[in-house]
Amino acid sequence: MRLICAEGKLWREQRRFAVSCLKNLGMLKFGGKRDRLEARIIGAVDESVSKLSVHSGRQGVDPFETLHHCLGNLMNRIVFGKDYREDDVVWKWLRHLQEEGVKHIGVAGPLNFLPILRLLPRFSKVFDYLIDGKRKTHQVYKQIIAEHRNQVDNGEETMDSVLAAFDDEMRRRMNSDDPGHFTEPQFLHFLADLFGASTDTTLATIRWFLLFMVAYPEEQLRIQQELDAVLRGKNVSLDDRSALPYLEAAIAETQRIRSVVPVGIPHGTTEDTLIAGYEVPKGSMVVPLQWAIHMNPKYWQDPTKFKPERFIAQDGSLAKPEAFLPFQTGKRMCLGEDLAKMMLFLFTGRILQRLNLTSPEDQQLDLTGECGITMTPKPYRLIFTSRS
Ligand code: HEM
Repeated sequence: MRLICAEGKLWREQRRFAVSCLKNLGMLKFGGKRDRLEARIIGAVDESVSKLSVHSGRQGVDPFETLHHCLGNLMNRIVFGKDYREDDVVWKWLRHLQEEGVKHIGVAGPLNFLPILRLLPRFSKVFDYLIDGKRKTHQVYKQIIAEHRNQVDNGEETMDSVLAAFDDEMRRRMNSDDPGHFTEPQFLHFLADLFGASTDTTLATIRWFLLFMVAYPEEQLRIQQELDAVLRGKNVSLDDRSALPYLEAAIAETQRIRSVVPVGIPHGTTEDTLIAGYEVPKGSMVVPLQWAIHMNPKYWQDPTKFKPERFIAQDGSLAKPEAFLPFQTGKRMCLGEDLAKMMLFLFTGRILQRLNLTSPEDQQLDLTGECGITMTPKPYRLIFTSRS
């Protein structure tokens, strides 16, 4: 079951379906659907900005909770067709579970190589926690699906979402001679994979971006100057992407210097092959080390320095170096790349357009991360001051 861990026919069918769902929901370059998705994202960004701008005190605030709620709720709308109040008990619990789950999956990583480790208490405890979390999350999803079906049966209006599309496809397939893998258990895994893969990665990238903006205030200023000169007071929108190459370059540089999926997702070889002179037999597990590529001095001069300039081509446009692979490459590469880029651009652009970011005086900035399945910044506080 699932999508991220699936193979063969199941994976091909479910991946194709996921991509078509996201396109239908607006993951496109232009058009009315794209505009509707943009409006959804802007709703979440504006909520974040207004919540963050309240925090201009000398102590500052960790933007994590606000961003987790706003971005998570945006993905709730896209994936489940539902949103929650920030203090909703179920939503608070789901957020907590995700935060802990992401750390624990990192601890459980060595089990991929040595399954016997699951017998050790440290690993068996984590394993049980993950299984229990999955079971409880699926209970919540079942309830959301039931609510959706009730609304449909009562002729009530529902939000466009991945959940609604999967449910429709399931009904359609049930009456055809090709049911495929559109089953109730796959439904739950599919929703979990899309929500999980999208929220944690995008949230971690935005948190790294804000932290680097404070660590490199001259870069923050340069982006704001670009925003002011190009937009002249108009709010950032997706149509401005090509006119704001420095903002795009700073996002790319954040994704390079802090790969949020530093160890990549393990893959398997489908035939015997030779990599850099090493014979790798068919059926081996291959782990693509993104961190090693993004920090390799062969491809990047001064790799430990935050330099958005390296993504600016000679003609001033955004450069696309070959060794830049935050979404990986090939058949299994991230299927949500375009949606992620829309969210990253609108969140970072609108936050910097409206707010100045500084660090409280008593805080020593720490740019090292914590590694679970994703690499996230350690907790930090920022002071957000309105620019108007
Ligand atoms: C900054 C944000 C994101 C980053 C850095 C990121 C990165 C990645 C990476 C490195 C992979 C593994 C690719 C491979 O194994 O070759 C992946 C897979 C995946 N991503 Fe993303 N991702 C992001 C956002 C999203 C979003 C917004 C969605 C969906 C809405 C998404 C859905 C997926 C799915 C479903 C897969 C599995 C694809 C497959 O196995 O065929 N991701 N992502």
